[in-house]
Amino acid sequence: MPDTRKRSSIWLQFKDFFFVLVLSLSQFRLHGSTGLRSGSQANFFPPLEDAMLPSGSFNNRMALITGGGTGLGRAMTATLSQLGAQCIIASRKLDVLQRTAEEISSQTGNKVHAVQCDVRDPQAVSQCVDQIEALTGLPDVIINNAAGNFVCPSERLSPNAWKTITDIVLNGTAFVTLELGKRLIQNQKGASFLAITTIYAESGSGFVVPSASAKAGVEALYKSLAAEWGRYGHRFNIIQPGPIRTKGAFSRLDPTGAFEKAMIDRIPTGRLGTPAEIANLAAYVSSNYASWMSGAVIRFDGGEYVSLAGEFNELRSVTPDQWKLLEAMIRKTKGS
Ligand SMILES: CC/C=C\C/C=C\CC/C=C/C=C/C(=O)SCCNC(=O)CCNC(=O)[C@H](O)C(C)(C)COP(=O)(O)OP(=O)(O)OC[C@H]1O[C@@H](n2cnc3c(N)ncnc32)[C@H](O)[C@@H]1OP(=O)(O)O
Ligand SMILES: NC(=O)C1=CN([C@@H]2O[C@H](COP(=O)(O)OP(=O)(O)OC[C@H]3O[C@@H](n4cnc5c(N)ncnc54)[C@H](OP(=O)(O)O)[C@@H]3O)[C@@H](O)[C@H]2O)C=CC1
Repeated sequence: MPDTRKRSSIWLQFKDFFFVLVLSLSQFRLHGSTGLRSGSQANFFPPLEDAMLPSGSFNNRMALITGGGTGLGRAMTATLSQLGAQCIIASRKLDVLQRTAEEISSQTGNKVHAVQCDVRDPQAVSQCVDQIEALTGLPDVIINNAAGNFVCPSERLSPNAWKTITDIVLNGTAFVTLELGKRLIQNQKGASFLAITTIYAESGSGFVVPSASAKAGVEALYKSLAAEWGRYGHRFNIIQPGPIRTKGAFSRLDPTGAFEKAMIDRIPTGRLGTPAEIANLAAYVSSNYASWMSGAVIRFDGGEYVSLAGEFNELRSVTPDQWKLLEAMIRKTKGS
């Protein structure tokens, strides 16, 4: 390679490295290395971490949580297990599942089973349900939580990238739901189905287009089945979380941490959600206390969605003195 081209290629690599370094350092300075960053208004909205429902609420109940080995699925499993459920967690990485299952079982005293399953593969899903039937019988609670996602400009997406995300999120949820739904119907047993989507399933969002499309499909699936399968004793509900720090989500959606501050600044409650908070909500929706709830779409985002939606919400940054001036200007228009 000629010297000038070599030099410019080294400079380009250095520029990329420098970009990431500056983003990471600014993140470290703003948020500390691990801290949950909050605006001061977050003081009004402290998260509660303990289980909300009475203990024993899930005694003698079986719960399947897909993606239950990590992040939000793990938190939901811990809460259901603490409340008395026998849980089954299913995903691709058996070692991760087994570690989580042992940790939760040893804390709650209730058995957590780990079953390997790639939800993209309908045959694997069917075998997984065979295994579940043998271990615990058909579940009373099904939480479709497994997902795949990454930020990417749509013009950079390959067909396989599109297929991978939509297969995990939409087809995976459909395969699990249909396989269990059919077997439960055959056995005349009702169940609570819950899908975890997100707030942009409703609005759409650039840079996560396969995920947005698939999550919207999941919502259509669950609303449709809520109408069709009530007669078999099934309830279908949806939780749309806003941002909650997990390694899986944040490493793929904000790998440098550069966007977190802006995101928190636009959340009216001034902070991220916590895994324990969504676990309490999922437990309530899946419990018999919510037996009249079906077809519901519950937004759980600290107010982020409405904050993003209103065109005048940025006026929050106008100071009282500036308001005096603005008001005077507006009042002057009277009669014009
Ligand atoms: C400040 C903002 C921060 C946070 C915001 C928070 C909240 C807002 C709302 C959030 C919603 C969150 C929704 C979520 O779903 S988060 C869940 C995230 N968790 C996971 O994704 C876990 C599982 N993920 C994975 O296993 C992988 O990431 C993957 C890619 C989904 C699947 O792995 P698999 O091994 O099956 O696939 P690959 O063979 O690696 O890839 C398949 C295909 O995709 C292409 N690909 C992969 N990564 C990228 C990328 N980053 N950009 C572009 N393309 C990518 C890959 O190249 C393959 O395509 P081909 O090359 O074969 O064409
Ligand atoms: N954290 C957040 O801010 C938000 C999260 N959500 C949603 O919450 C849910 C949980 O996300 P979160 O906990 O943050 O992220 P994680 O990455 O921790 O969870 C995703 C889980 O899905 C599993 N999974 C991925 N692909 C497959 C597959 N093909 N078959 C079976 N399981 C699979 C993973 O396990 P494995 O790798 O072993 O397969 C993993 O346990 C997702 O539905 C996500 O869309 C929505 C809004 C915000």
